[in-house]
Amino acid sequence: MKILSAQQLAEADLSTINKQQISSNDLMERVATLVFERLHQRLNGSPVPVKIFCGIGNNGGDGLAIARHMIQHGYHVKVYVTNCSKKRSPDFLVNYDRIKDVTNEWPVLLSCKEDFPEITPQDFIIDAIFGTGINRPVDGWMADLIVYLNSVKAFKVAIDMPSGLYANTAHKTDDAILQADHTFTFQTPKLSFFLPETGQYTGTFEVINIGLDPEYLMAAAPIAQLITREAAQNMYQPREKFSYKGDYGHVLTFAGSKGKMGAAVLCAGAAINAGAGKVTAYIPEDGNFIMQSSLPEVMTVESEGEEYITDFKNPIENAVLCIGPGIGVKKYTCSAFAKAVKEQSTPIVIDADGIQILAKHPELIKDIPKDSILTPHDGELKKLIGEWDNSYTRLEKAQEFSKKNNVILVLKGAHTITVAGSGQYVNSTGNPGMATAGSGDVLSGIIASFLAQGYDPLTAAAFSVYLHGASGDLASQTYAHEGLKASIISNFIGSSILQLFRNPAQEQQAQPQS
Ligand SMILES: NC(=O)C1=CN([C@@H]2O[C@H](COP(=O)(O)OP(=O)(O)OC[C@H]3O[C@@H](n4cnc5c(N)ncnc54)[C@H](OP(=O)(O)O)[C@@H]3O)[C@@H](O)[C@H]2O)[C@@H](O)CC1
Ligand SMILES: [K+]
Repeated sequence: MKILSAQQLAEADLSTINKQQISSNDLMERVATLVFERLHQRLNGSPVPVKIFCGIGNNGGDGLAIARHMIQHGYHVKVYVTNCSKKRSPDFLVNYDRIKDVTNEWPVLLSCKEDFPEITPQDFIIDAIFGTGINRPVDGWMADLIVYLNSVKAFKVAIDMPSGLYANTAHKTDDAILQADHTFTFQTPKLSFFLPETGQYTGTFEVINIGLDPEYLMAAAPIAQLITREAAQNMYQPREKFSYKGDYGHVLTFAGSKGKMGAAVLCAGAAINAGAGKVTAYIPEDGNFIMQSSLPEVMTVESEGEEYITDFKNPIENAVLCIGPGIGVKKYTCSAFAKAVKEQSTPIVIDADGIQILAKHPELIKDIPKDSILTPHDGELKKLIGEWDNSYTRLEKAQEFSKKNNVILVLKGAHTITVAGSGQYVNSTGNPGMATAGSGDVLSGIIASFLAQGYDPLTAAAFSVYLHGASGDLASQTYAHEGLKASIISNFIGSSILQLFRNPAQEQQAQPQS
């Protein structure tokens, strides 16, 4: 699913009005009806006191139109308008006028702190103060209003965006932003919903298809893509009936050291679990027993070093190298790393200590095959691209690095973002339980596995990140976030592939019964 900028959404709005030959108010009415339907489904006519806070732009217009529908359906609605300027949008004014048709209670105008209404925890708040038209930090009494709304316990639903939040630009840390419990956002999610500084403000969110001009949407170059279940389904390559293990590639892991053989086991195990035809683990001599007794499916080749990998003699032609988990950064391991990377001519996966070595020896970067995939967490990323001020500069710097070095970066986080040149692919799966030791080793093994199975590098990266998160989500239904560990995530890879193609009824059956 495309993630568009605020500016693109405004253009899509205009294009829709022109092509569908409707007025902008017709579009607002469509939007308000769709939101109302969803609210009505959940509230089901409940006599909950609803307080709707409206700005004076089109977001406020949406709020007024939603208020009209709710009043018409018997809800107890009180409308407040933030009277901060005389510059009201035409569609705000139309809907400000139309509310007269359904109630004698004129909206209350708010102009200062003293005007703020009392709010009880039982109230249901709808935030329609600012949407995508916000263009500067909210200040003065309007900022106080947002802070006030954040301080009350009532449930808050944001219309299109939590007020005060920018769709795709950086904030200062003290900006006033509404903390919503749920957000109904229109047509596409906004990039800020997925970034660590701002992602929490939406609460849960759902995207409402408001029928914007499909031609515009099709042609628009997205600022990022959200990798949804549907996107992942399209990436999946089913297996041929008449195929054999040689058709599904060979992964060569270069991982592990004394005390960190677990990283190698997790990485190689995930490569097998994700479907690689064969996996060979290149390991320090002392790790052989651990690897062979942990993973009977995996072959091993020993380095000369007993505790660390100290040398590299390529044991397999045409394997996909997955290098770095648990190898340490000792001098002789760095030399073996340099040799291994240099000998590859097709894309490889570099993770963990492999990235640390690259950061320490940037001269090695030129030896990485084009379209290789690096999977840094933020600590490792900083060593590669330097510090950043905010998530947007982090992405810009990652794009520069990706373009300059012809590599794909998988920026691990709550919403892992795969960066390939100017392309940014935001993952939609995963949960905080996956912040656990070895989770990254599993991810690098999965990516190498799909590379070996013939997926192109960008698809292998984005698809693996999706499945890794989906495996964690499935596993957490049985183990809770706290009980998740890397080997469990790995064991759920197959289930996450099955779940990609389950229909909703089958999905319910697959849930653990309470
Ligand atoms: N996209 C779509 O397809 C559709 C979009 N729709 C809806 O339209 C919304 C976008 O509407 P919008 O453009 O009128 O902007 P909105 O968010 O209401 O705010 C603008 C007002 O706020 C003001 N203002 C800005 N910053 C401020 C600040 N810090 N502090 C104080 N004031 C500030 C600004 O004033 P100015 O900058 O001119 O002083 C202006 O008056 C969108 O989110 C969605 O809800 C649907 O109805 C139909 C389909
Ligand atoms: K809003």
